[in-house]
Amino acid sequence: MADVTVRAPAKINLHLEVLGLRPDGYHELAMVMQSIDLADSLVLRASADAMIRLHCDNADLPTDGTNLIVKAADLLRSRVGLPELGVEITLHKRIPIGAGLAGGSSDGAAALVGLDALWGLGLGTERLHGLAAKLGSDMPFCLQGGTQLCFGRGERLEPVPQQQVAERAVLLLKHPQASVSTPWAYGRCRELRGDFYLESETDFEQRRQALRHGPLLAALAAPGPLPPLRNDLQSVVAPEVESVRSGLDLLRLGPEALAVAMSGSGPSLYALYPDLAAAEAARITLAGELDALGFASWCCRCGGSGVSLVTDGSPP
Ligand SMILES: C[C@](O)(CO)[C@H](O)COP(=O)(O)OP(=O)(O)OC[C@H]1O[C@@H](n2ccc(N)nc2=O)[C@H](O)[C@@H]1O
Ligand SMILES: Nc1ncnc2c1ncn2[C@@H]1O[C@H](COP(=O)(O)OP(=O)(O)OP(=O)(O)O)[C@@H](O)[C@H]1O
Repeated sequence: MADVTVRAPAKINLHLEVLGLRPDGYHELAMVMQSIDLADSLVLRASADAMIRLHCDNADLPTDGTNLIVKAADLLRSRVGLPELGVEITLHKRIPIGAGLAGGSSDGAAALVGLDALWGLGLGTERLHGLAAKLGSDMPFCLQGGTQLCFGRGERLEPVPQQQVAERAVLLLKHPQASVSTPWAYGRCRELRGDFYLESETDFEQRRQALRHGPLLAALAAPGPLPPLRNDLQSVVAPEVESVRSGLDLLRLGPEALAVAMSGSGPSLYALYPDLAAAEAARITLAGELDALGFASWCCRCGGSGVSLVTDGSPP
């Protein structure tokens, strides 16, 4: 079997609304998520020794059973009842770790898709969706990608057709020393909200309808500015993480952006621009301040897809 190469794109959250607390301890969410073309890549090679081996070019990332790639491979192998299946995976890491960009989730989704192909399991995306949801709330989105409304824990997806999403690009910032625990961010949100949570499914559905038919999706369909973006975790994280505050201020005061927000539970921040050239021009304008504040930065297109097999022989 020839090697299988898979791309694992990152995501940003265009809307992140915490609706309430679920009986399972997770939060009921209403989100809009968008793939971007900053991506990790995985090269998978079948092995005959029933081992799952992972190598990564970023030494900061564990390659043991805590890695979502290894977790995905283990879960898939046990689900199909073939413990003798083995694989050697090489991960080329480009997405900053623990940044709010679902890099780990996307790698896990890429492992599911790549192993389904490598091991010839023929499960397909629907069956893989259920496995992804077990591995993490963001992982189902990472499988599908594009622009999606995400409800439930984040695993209930409603695609926004690509023709209803105008071209845009992002200038993405992350401070190398900053990190945010996602469980902490949700727990802190709960503390600050007190009992101001919606409780009934009727209330949840009313908020979902408001997002489906609200100003954000209407604005996404056409070029131009967006309404102020909502991320309920941003108001929790910003007071506690200086680089989130300084990054948001810098992006707001810099060249006019279509919108500025934190992604996911942070600490990455982004500004949306009409296209890649505008994002790159903004990065050049802000280069002095970005260096002075120690930010790493990326310019990426808002992409149209999630995890994808690389079949054109392009380098991983
Ligand atoms: C912040 C986001 O990235 C926004 O896209 C996601 O909500 C988090 O997605 P994720 O990292 O895949 O989250 P998981 O790995 O499933 O959960 C990590 C932790 O985040 C909290 N969590 C996550 C999702 C959710 N709907 N409610 C939660 O309270 C829980 O404490 C959970 O133990
Ligand atoms: N392949 C992987 N790549 C990156 N992180 C991984 C991976 N496997 C496991 N992890 C662990 O998962 C944690 C969260 O990873 P991930 O990159 O998905 O979070 P994130 O970027 O904060 O995204 P989000 O907040 O949207 O979940 C990391 O801090 C890391 O410890």
